[in-house]
Amino acid sequence: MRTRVKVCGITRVADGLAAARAGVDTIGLVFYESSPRYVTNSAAAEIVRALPAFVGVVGLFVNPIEAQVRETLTAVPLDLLQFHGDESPEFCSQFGKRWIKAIRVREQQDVELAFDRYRNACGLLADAYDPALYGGTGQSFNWALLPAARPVPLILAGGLTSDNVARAIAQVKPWAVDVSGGVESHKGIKDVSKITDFMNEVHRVDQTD
Ligand SMILES: O=C(O)c1ccccc1NCC(=O)[C@H](O)[C@H](O)COP(=O)(O)O
Repeated sequence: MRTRVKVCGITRVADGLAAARAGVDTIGLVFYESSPRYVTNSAAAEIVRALPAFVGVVGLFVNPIEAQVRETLTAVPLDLLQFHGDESPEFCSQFGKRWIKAIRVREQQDVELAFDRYRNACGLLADAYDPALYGGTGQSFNWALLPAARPVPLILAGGLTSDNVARAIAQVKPWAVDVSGGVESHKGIKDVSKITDFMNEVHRVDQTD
């Protein structure tokens, strides 16, 4: 099976285009002001305008108020919403958009409970737990905590790089992988050669399946 790839935390038109040319399936835009990868609605709209057809756009929020999500949806043509905080399933479902829910994994039960609680999501993104940060930590976690039974497609995130993504896919067999810091030269600035190396590794391991 082909593993889908999301590159999150795009902040510049050039990086969005580079990700598209490298064959990334979808980019992520971070609408969380505390993030070094935060983009305003107008910067995000410019990035999306420059993207070619068939590259998806995910808008990432952390504990937003409803009005923030609605304003962004009016300004930026997003394909999918990603909730990366403590949002309830009811909150995530109210926008008439497909959505994914991120969880920070400490133990296997975290994932099992989330699969049940967020069963209406179109993907569950498993990320590393950090007590101080909601995401984009560059840290990985113990992939053995991820159960084999997955009622919702699993997106693996957290500290992925071209050095470990093949091993991660071979072990976890996720629907998709999500990377941010592992394809950056500086926070918020993507590195084209790191994106290419990452994609090559994903393709390489997918061919061995
Ligand atoms: O990217 C951020 O700064 C961020 C801040 C707060 C919540 C989520 C954030 N990013 C979420 C992502 O989708 C990242 O791709 C994911 O956490 C993996 O990041 P990394 O470990 O750097 O690959």
